[in-house]
Amino acid sequence: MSRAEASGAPSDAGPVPSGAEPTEPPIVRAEGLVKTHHGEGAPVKAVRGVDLTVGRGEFVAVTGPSGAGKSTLLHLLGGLQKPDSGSIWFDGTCLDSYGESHWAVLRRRRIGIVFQFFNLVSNLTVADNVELPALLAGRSPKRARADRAELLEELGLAGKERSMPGELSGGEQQRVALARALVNHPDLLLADEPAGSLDSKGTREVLRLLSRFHARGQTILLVTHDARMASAADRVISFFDGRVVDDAVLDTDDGARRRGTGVAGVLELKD
Ligand SMILES: Nc1ncnc2c1ncn2[C@@H]1O[C@H](COP(=O)(O)OP(=O)(O)OP(=O)(O)O)[C@@H](O)[C@H]1O
Repeated sequence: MSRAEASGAPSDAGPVPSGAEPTEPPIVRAEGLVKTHHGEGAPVKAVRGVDLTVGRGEFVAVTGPSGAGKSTLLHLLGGLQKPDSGSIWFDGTCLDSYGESHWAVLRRRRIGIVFQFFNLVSNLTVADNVELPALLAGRSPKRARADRAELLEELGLAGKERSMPGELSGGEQQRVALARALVNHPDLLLADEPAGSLDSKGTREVLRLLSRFHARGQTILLVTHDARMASAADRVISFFDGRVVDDAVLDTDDGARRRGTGVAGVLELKD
């Protein structure tokens, strides 16, 4: 069964012409995304026409000043908010017609998300927080337990299975959140300021873990205003006033290669 079939969604990929190499679609493609928030005051145009492609295995950081619209963009890509206009494709499947329940199934099976404030279920143990998404995705209890045990061991949390989230440090809670996000081996990990409420030791730890999972092929989209975190990625998208203003692939030798998808020139970003 293909991944598209596994997600319960029809694939848009047409037949492969004979003689042509089948090419894998990007994990995410977005075109013309627009989102305005209607809160208490005047409407806020948070995302103002964004085109974006994230390839399989990429580690992309979206960076920019506070209020630039980074989190809104991540929420749109994870289906947590609906764009006013524009389209999103996930692994070649257009999600325009997806409602909340369809998005929930897609997230459960193929998209892991970590947030700044962990969002663990406070009255469940560490073990249950990590096993729950595996069970909801249809894993057997035995397999969910085994996957949970392996991840917690890997994330340095062996022995904490019976702890409640409130008994853990911020860094430990974020590692549990990472385990929960990764337990179903998602095609895409979305991380929204995952070190935003951690001290420098916790920040280093999260950075190290993201880099380790990326080295094994995990596709990651990280939202951060922290330049040090962004530099762990292999591509940095600068976001300003709801738009992509720069998109650079980081080279280890000579700094950055521009992809040419943003406006010319690099903006000095203030935070
Ligand atoms: N639910 C909402 N209702 C009203 N306005 C919102 C909402 N969410 C975000 N905004 C506004 O939209 C703009 C973009 O917010 P967003 O959180 O996406 O930016 P950001 O770049 O992630 O900022 P930060 O780094 O401070 O989190 C801001 O002006 C914010 O106040």
